Amino acid sequence: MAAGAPDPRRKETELTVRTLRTVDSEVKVLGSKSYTNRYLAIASLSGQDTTLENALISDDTVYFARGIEALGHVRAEIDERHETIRVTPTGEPMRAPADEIFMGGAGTPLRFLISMAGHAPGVTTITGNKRMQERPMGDLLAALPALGVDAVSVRGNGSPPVQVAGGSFRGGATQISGAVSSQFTSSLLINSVLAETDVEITITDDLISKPYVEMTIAALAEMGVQIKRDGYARFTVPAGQAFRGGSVTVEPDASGMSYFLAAAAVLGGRVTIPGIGRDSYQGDVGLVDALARMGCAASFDQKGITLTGGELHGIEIDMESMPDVVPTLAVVAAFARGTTHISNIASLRVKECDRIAAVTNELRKMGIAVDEHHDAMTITGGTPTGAVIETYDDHRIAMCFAIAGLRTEGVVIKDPGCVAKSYPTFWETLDTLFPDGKSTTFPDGKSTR
Ligand SMILES: O=C(O)C1=C[C@@H](OP(=O)(O)O)[C@@H](O)[C@H](O)C1
Ligand SMILES: C=C(OP(=O)(O)O)C(=O)O
Repeated sequence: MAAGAPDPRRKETELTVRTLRTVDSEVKVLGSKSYTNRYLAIASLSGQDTTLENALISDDTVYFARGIEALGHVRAEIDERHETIRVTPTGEPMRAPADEIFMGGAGTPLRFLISMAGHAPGVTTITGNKRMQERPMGDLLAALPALGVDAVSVRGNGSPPVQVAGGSFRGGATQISGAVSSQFTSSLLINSVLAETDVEITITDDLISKPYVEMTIAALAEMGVQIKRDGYARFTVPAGQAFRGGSVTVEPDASGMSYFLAAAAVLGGRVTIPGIGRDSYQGDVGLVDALARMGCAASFDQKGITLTGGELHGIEIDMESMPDVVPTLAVVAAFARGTTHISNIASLRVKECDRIAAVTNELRKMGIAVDEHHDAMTITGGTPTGAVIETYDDHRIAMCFAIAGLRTEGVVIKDPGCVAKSYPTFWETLDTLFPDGKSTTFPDGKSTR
C-alpha cells in the first residue's frame, strides 16, 4: 500500500485489535527493509545515479538515507507516494560531518554506516536511541583497524556512540566474529568495495543469520560487484570494481509478510503474498515451510506465496537463520496443539529489545506456558486469553501480537506506532483483512476509522 496521509493510529498510546472469523486475502506487503538498506549503501558508494523502486520508506530507511547524506557525497531523495528513493552523487567527496549522526533504532543502517564513515576523512560520530546505545558493535570496531580505519566506542562498552576516523580505508586482511550479528560482515563486504586494495575477511567462528550475508552478496552482484568466497569462512572483495547504477526493484519484505501468513495460520484462512517466491535470498521465507510443518498448506507459484491454515501442532525448530520471524512463529505456536521448541536464537536478546524475554512475558500474560532459555524458547500451545501487550518499542512484538488479537478477544497493543521502524502502514494493511476495513478500536470500543 502506498503511503498516503499518515495513519492517525501511529500516535495512539494503545489499540484493541478486533477479532476476525477467517481470512481470504491477497496482501501486498511493503518493500524489504534489508534490501532497501543494502541498495542504499551500495548506491551511495557507487558514484552513479540510482533509483530504488518499491523501496521501503520507514523510520530505519529514512534514518539511513539521512545518515548517508550527512557524509556529503550523495543526496537521497525520498518519494513516499511512489515508494522510490533516488540516490544521486553531489559531486563532493565524502567527509566526516561536524555534527554527530543520529540513527534512532536502526541497527543495520548504523552498522553499515560505521564502515562507510571509514571512507570519509575526519572523525564521524554515530549514535542512536537508548536501546541502540546498548546494542553490540564491538566485533565490527575490532575488525576495522586492520583495514586502515580506527573506530571506537566512545564509552568503551562496544556500543554507540561510535567515533570513526576515516579517510584511509586501505584494505588488506581482517578477521571478524560472526557469532553476534551478520550485519558486521555485511557492513565490511559492502564498504570494502571502495578500499584501495583487495579486502580479505576471515570469519573466526560460526556466522549466524547467514541468509543476510547471501542477500548482501546478491545485492552487490546485482549492482556489478563480485565477491569471492570460501563458504562462510572467508570472503574476498577484489579492489577496483565498477558499480552499475540505474534502477533496482526491491522485493516484498519477507519479515513483514510473516504477520499476514500468521493470520492465515491462526485463523485457518488463506493469504497470498504476491511478488515473492522460494527463490528469494530473504531467509525469512523459510517461515512458510515452518508453518507447513505446523499443519498449514503452502504453495509457491506465479501468484506468489499462498498459505492456508490447518490444524496446528507444535514443532522443534532451529531458527538461527531467520531470527526476525521467531516472534511470529512463537505467536502461532501459542495456538497450536502441543509444544514448540525454538532453538539457536541467542541473537534475539540483542535486537530492538530482548525478544526472548518479551515474547515470554507477553505470551504468559495471555495464559500460555513458555519456558525461557538463554538461547531458546519452549511454548506449550493452548487457548490464549486477552491481555494488554507491552511492545518495548519493538515493531515486531507489536505486529506479531496484533495477529494473536485477530483470534483472541481483548488483545490491546501498547504504543502501536512503533511499527513505523519497518512497517509504517502495518495497521492499514491489517485493515484490508477485514470485510469492513477496520482492524482496531480504541480501548473504549469506538472504531478508529
Ligand atoms: O542484514 C540485515 O539486513 C539484517 C540482519 C539480521 O541481523 P543479525 O545478523 O544481527 O541477526 C536481522 O535480524 C536484521 O533485522 C536485518
Ligand atoms: C533486528 C532488526 O533490525 P535491526 O537490527 O536492523 O535494528 C529487525 O528489524 O527485526
